[in-house]
Amino acid sequence: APAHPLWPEIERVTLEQLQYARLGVEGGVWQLFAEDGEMKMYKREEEVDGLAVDPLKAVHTVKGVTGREMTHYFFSPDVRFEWETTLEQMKVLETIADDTLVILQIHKRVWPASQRDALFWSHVRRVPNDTDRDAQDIWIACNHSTEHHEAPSNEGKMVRVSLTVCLVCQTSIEPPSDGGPVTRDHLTCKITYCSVVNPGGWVPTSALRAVYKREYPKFLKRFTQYVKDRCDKQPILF
Ligand SMILES: O=S(=O)(CCO)c1ccc(-c2ccc(C3CCCC3)c([C@@H]3C[C@@H]3c3ccccn3)c2)cc1
Repeated sequence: APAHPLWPEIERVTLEQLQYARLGVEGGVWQLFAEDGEMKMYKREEEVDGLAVDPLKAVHTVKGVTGREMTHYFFSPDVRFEWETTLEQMKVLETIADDTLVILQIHKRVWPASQRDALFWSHVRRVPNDTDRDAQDIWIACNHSTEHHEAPSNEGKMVRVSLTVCLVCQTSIEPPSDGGPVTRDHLTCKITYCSVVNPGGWVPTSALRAVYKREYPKFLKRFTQYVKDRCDKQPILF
């Protein structure tokens, strides 16, 4: 493994997030708050120091793409402005490896909150599926807040959110019965998106929960449609 000071944390958090995502929405602790076709969004209402930090878990099934393609476009900074509508600025502060970056994002002001930024490492990896032989490998992308010497400390200016986010994708292939080639019509990608965002500074709880309710479904719907459009008519990346 690459010798970078962040690497042990990246390894630990990525694998923890994988397990957390694979727990699904069992246990009755998750409250369904949005549904759109195959997409189901759940939340838990939690407060930290009086701030709403509601963990979110979304499950979705997308036809015609692979988990590698889905996590690739989620990870890639080059295309982020094409699907992330709440982004104002983004800077890759460090390229730790071709699958691991440190990113500073400035988000648009979301009334009534003041403007925020987010500083996090971003990692994408294939997790070999050691259980089910004929299943495809799992892909995970994970974003987790970090410190970085190159990020402004924002004295008195921008509020910094802290976040842990993961996108876990499992592809399945229903091969054509006539033994023909596998095309995108035979692909199904099961997605679990998890996020915990601490706003980092006071936002009225009811207003913040309204923002969550509006922004998260819009974000996941727009992102997954973006990937479908990008992959359409392109060679399949398994
Ligand atoms: O999955 S990602 O890594 C994709 C890369 O961008 C990611 C997702 C979400 C955020 C995020 C950052 C700030 C805020 C709030 C907190 C107080 C005021 C702004 C929110 C609120 C929840 C709402 C929200 C949800 C989805 C998209 C944008 N807005 C979300 C950041 C990164």
